[in-house]
Amino acid sequence: MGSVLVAYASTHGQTETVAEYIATVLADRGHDVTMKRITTVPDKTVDDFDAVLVGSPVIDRAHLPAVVAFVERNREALATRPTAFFQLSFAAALPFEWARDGDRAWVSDLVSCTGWQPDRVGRFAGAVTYPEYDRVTRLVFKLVSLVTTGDTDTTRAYEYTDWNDVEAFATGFAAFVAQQEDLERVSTGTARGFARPAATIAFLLGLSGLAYWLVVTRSAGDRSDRYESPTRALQPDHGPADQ
Ligand SMILES: Cc1cc2nc3c(=O)[nH]c(=O)nc-3n(C[C@H](O)[C@H](O)[C@H](O)COP(=O)(O)O)c2cc1C
Repeated sequence: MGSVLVAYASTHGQTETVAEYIATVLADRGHDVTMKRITTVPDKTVDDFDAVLVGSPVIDRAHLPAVVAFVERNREALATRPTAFFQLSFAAALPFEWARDGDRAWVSDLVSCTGWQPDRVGRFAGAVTYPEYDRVTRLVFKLVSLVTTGDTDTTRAYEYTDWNDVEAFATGFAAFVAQQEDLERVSTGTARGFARPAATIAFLLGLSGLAYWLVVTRSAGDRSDRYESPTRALQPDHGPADQ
């Protein structure tokens, strides 16, 4: 199975928890998983992995700048291996079409601004962790929750993540990575399988060419040595004929 990098950013821990869950599912399916905060991933690291997952929360209607910068920096390497993106948002927890449209649009924005098209996308509901928020954020979420979820108790956190969704996303990507590896193994194996007979045929053709050259050109040379041309034979072998 392949090596998989899970690179994520998280402001209050829920994206990290989801990244950990995804990493566990991938590892359970035999992949060699490395989890890293996206800000700690050194340049060129993506080249060392067979597949990459990137995760970000939506904060103030956008993904975290470190995630966008990582994708832009590694666009080429990401384009040449199986990749997936997952995002967490409050919008994904809401049962409204406008919220779903907004949630989809954030992914589209990332794709259009970075040019990276992940093979798989997961959009998950995040969490509202009131006790960890500053006063303004707490108030904003309380007001928004008042007209949406109704979850306004600011002394506690609310988790909206559907773990079945996360599991389905992770198992889907695990299978996709395994499938891509099988395809690559078959194509390189096929190339190797063809290489030996092709080399043998080339060698035999080369030998045939050599044999042809030896037999045909040598015997033509022998003939010209051994037999005189008929016209030469008719000519008198002394003096010019018409003198
Ligand atoms: C300051 C702040 C701004 C947020 N802005 C948005 C937003 O614009 N849209 C949205 O759907 N969710 C928004 N959220 C909700 C987060 O996406 C959600 O809480 C997510 O679970 C955070 O993930 P994290 O714990 O990994 O940081 C915001 C949360 C915070 C704290």
